Amino acid sequence: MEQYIIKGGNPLVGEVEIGGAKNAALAILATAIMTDETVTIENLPNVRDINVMLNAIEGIGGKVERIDAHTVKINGSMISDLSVDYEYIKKIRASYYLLGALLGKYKRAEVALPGGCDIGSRPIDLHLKGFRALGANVDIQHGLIAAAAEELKGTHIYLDKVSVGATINIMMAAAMAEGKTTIENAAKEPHVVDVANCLNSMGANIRGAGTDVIRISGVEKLHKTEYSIIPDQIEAGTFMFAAAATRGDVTVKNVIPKHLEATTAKLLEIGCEIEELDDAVRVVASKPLTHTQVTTLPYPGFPTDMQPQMSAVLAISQGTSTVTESIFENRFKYVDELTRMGASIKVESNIAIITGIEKYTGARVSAPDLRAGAALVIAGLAAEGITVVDDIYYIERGYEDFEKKLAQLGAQIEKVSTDKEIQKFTLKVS
Ligand SMILES: CC(=O)N[C@H]1[C@@H](OP(=O)(O)OP(=O)(O)OC[C@H]2O[C@@H](n3ccc(=O)[nH]c3=O)[C@H](O)[C@@H]2O)O[C@H](CO)[C@@H](O)[C@@H]1O
Ligand SMILES: C=C(OP(=O)(O)O)C(=O)O
Repeated sequence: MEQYIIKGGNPLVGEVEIGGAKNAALAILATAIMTDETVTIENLPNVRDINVMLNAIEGIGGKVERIDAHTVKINGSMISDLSVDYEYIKKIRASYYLLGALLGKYKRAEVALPGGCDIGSRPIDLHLKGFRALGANVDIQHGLIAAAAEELKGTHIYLDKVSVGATINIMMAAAMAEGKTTIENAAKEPHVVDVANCLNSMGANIRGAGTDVIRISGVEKLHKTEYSIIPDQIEAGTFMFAAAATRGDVTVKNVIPKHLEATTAKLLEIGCEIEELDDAVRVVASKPLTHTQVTTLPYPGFPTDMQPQMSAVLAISQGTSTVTESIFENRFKYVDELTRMGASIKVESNIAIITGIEKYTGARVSAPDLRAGAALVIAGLAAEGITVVDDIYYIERGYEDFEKKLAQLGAQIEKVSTDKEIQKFTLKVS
């Protein structure tokens, strides 16, 4: 099992390149199989979830040609199997996009119920409600979701809750339905817009993505495209919070600053200076940081995927902060781990009440999920002494070369897998 070992205390300084958005890329890989022509996808992050998705596409007969670490060509003309096994997708959430893609193209799909981070109960009733409204019969049996339709017919769908996954999934199926579909109370996340843009470049007719009403006119066929994924706002925000926690000066490059506005606003509130450039954001944390209140909300609100990283910074900011998690019911599992590093955090229902301490002290901790793992690394970077973060495979689901990018900014961090390597690192940094 691999771990990160970190000697904290170095301010992060310099520039870091942000990769493509994992959560946009996962959906866009699924859209690529909706045509029989070859789709080229660029700026793909080279992370575990993406590789799981590519294997699942190969598993059903799609052709995947890896051009380089960040580019693939996908051809879905030879798809022979409309059933996606649990084996491929148990580790990822976005496997559910194969349901929308296959149902749209072939009017039939069977996909195992999705995995992903254990951050709450995560039902998919809204996805299924959408498919049913489009005319599909949907059944869950033996852990498989089976959806089939004679034909899909455009309709009016109101989502009872704002859901990124349901919005994208329904949009994909409706793109190849007969007639017009309207999705109301749609999610407005940048990756919803990215998937709509990709589908439109394949010949779909989708309007309004990025607002809460999406209108889709179904088309019979989609065609080839070359599409480049948008930058990952969550990876970018993670480095911005790491800069803040270590009192550093970091420029995150290759970002869309508008997508980072909620993060930027909170960093300004706690006392960081922010400089926005065309495709970069610089975070300078030269003054003592102070408390604030934050509530996670659908975009353009503060992202739930950034909540643990923000808490890691607030735990070493002066005063009492509150962090309210309004999207998932179990996204505070990192709190016990931060407590082991000295944090003073009390969780009451969906609110974390954080009393700022002066400093973390290094400890051995375990990543309970992807973003919580990133938060523990941030804490380790700011801590006095050595921190070992176990279970980093969660972190590798969504961060490419995390330790290398941090080391380039001056962090003392290594990926290790044996006690001997831990001892060697400890000797080197002491
Ligand atoms: C692979 C991917 O892109 N994952 C992201 C996606 O997850 P995911 O698509 O699972 O999250 P949703 O936006 O769907 O979930 C939002 C809320 O709606 C609820 N809900 C959702 C679907 C449904 O059918 N019924 C229902 O009740 C969920 O339990 C949650 O409370 O968006 C989340 C919210 O931005 C992010 O944290 C995840 O990183
Ligand atoms: C929670 C996340 O991913 P998933 O929905 O795939 O579990 C995430 O990206 O933070």
